[in-house]
Amino acid sequence: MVTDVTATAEWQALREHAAQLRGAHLRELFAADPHRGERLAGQAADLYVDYSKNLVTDETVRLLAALAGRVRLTERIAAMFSGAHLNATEDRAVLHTALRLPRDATLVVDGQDVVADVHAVLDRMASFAERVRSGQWQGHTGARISTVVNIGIGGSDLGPVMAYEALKAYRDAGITCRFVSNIDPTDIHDTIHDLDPASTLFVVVSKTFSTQETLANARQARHWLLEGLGGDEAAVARHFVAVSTNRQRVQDFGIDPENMFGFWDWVGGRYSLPSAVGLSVMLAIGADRFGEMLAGYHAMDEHFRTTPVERNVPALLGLLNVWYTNFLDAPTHAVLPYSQYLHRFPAYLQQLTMESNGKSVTVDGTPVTYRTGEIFWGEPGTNGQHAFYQLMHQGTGLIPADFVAFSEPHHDLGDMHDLFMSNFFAQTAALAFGRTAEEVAAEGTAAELVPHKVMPGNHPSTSIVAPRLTPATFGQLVALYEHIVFTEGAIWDINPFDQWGVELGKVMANQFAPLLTGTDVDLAAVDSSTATLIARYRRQRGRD
Ligand SMILES: O=P(O)(O)OC[C@H]1O[C@H](O)[C@H](O)[C@@H](O)[C@@H]1O
Repeated sequence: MVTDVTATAEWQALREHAAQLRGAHLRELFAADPHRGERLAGQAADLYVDYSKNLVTDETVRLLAALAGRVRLTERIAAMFSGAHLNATEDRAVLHTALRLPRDATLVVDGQDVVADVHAVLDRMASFAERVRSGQWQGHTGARISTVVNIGIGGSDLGPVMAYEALKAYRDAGITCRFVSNIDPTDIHDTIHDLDPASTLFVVVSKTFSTQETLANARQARHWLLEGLGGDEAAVARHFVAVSTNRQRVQDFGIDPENMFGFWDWVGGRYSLPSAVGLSVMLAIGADRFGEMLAGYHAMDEHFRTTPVERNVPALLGLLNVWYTNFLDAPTHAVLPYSQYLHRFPAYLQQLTMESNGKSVTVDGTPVTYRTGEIFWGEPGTNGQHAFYQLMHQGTGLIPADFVAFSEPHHDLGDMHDLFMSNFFAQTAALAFGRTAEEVAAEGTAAELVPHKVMPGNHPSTSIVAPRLTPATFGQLVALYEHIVFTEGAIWDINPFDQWGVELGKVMANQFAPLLTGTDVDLAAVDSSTATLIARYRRQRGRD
């Protein structure tokens, strides 16, 4: 293993190559190579990925692939799929890919038949979902369940809500899902106040079952349910199920372990959507569609596991992200789904990418000497075009962007989808090629306005296009990004599977809570800024 990737000849070669490429413009790169747009593209399962509008040449790709070879990316991929304990700081395997293995696959890890375990839970989920969807599972008063409220946060919320929204067109049993995550009491209040407890099912999702937000929301939900149904504790069993790795804590909370769906410590929270964490999605779309989603994930997993780096789409996109982060100093990365159904995808990706790769020490604890992680952000097109694209087109920063779209609409209303897609094609072309001063002037633009209307171009983007947003292509898309994140983490030699950085804030919130509510509190031990803020808060709450 190399200790510092920046000390390798491969890294050095990329640095020199970046210096050579700095003056190049996408306009020239395309003009010099009529087949660039066909050649710098790849197919992974049903996703067509055009990376030709990136600031790269064939040489860049070759050098990036060499860097991947140097850090033994292929071997690392194999290690992940085989169940090696890549999450070293928690001594855990990293096996979210096992969640979507077909029933007839074999994988034994640490003496345990992982495939059998996964499918046993999937079968229980399917049978439960079928009972709820058919109305066989009844609430305490005998009413049919019509609303599912998913209570979770982080990976126990962002995946399910994003997938539910993405696959809304596949809802087929009249079940509506709502999602509560924030400990801000307005969230649970506004989410449930107009619901009928008799027909509401709560799915409490927490890997650890110790997350403050989720337990506080679940307690409120329980209180609301019992109040609404006359106080009979027996109602809880008909209206609460849990998804967790921690059976004991679920039981301690008062949920019958019979109503618990498990998963395993080798599934990271932000990778957990295809586990029982996706139960609310399965309740909405059914087990068959959920299975198609898992098959989609698996198709991308197989592509990632078996394709040489030069044609391996997630690996290439991960390497491109490293190229922009470390060699071209791009500060952020936009993700722009041209699909209203994917409106929560950027939020989901923020956890996936930033919680995974926001690390500043290598796997063995050595401080890194290079930038890691990327700041991911975005909004669906075309909305973003009328908001922040200005900065992408004419601002001073370099912002690589992923454009995601689907050829077939779910609702083909007049010419709207063609108009929508023409925006998708127009934006990547405008970003890449822009408009020169000569072109602007030739349109009769007043001389003093010309500099304002020049579009510099040379703004890179990747186009990711699937035939249609289905459970299968959706699964492929999510897995694509999981593996992009893995590739980046491998190059940076960091552990994308722990998240120690979120712990301190949690500990301190618990320490501060009594200072907000107690009497005669002593703020002397607290820093002067926080002490002043807390004192003001206490006064405004009438506590002092
Ligand atoms: O599923 P839970 O155990 O409740 O955790 C929910 C979330 O909170 C934690 O603080 C982590 O940062 C996330 O990775 C996790 O997804």
